[in-house]
Amino acid sequence: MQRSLKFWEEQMDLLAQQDYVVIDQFLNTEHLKTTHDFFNQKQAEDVFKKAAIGASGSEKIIREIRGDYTFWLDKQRDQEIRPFFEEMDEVKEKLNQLMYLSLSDYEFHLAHYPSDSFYKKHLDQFDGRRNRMISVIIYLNQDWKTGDGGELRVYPEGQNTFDIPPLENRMVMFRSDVLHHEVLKSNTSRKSITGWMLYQPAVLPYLAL
Ligand SMILES: O=C(O)CCC(=O)C(=O)O
Ligand SMILES: [Fe+2]
Repeated sequence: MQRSLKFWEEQMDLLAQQDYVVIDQFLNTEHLKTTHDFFNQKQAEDVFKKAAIGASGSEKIIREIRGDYTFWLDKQRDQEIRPFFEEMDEVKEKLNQLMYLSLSDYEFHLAHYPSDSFYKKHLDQFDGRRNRMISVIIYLNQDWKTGDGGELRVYPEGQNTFDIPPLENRMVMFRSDVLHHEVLKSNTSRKSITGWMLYQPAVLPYLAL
């Protein structure tokens, strides 16, 4: 969806001021449907894997921290959701243009939180993963209602903590390095596409040896 420069300027201003921004009705109807179909197809194929945490962590420890299952996307392979990647190209471009970031890539996965699962308070940037600059989530929960749980709880610096309901087609974007957040226990099956806009240090690989 081509959005106006004014629209993006407003969103990026909010992101700069609050460290997060919420954009509802993010995908158009056709692309939303394609994304749902793709998610359902991948679930049917049973390709989701238990999500990990950093480099280490036993199964039990991971379960106490996060209970989601993920499927990593591949822009070349997953042609069915090409429009989704085109949207992300636009977001990356606007972040570079309006927030003066030097993002060179992104990575996304489908995420499924089965009933009773959650993701404890954390930061998306951590040792070993310092190139995650902006976290992006698009929720795919049709008919989400109060009581379903699975809200995204955010802890903005110097402001009150608050909860963002994971409504269908809502996009949330936040600074991966500073915004602590958690996924409250979901009382139902919770779906999203989650990813990160990446900064590749401008260092040639051979210089980093
Ligand atoms: O799905 C969400 O609302 C947040 C997910 C999250 O924090 C993560 O995958 O790092
Ligand atoms: Fe996170």
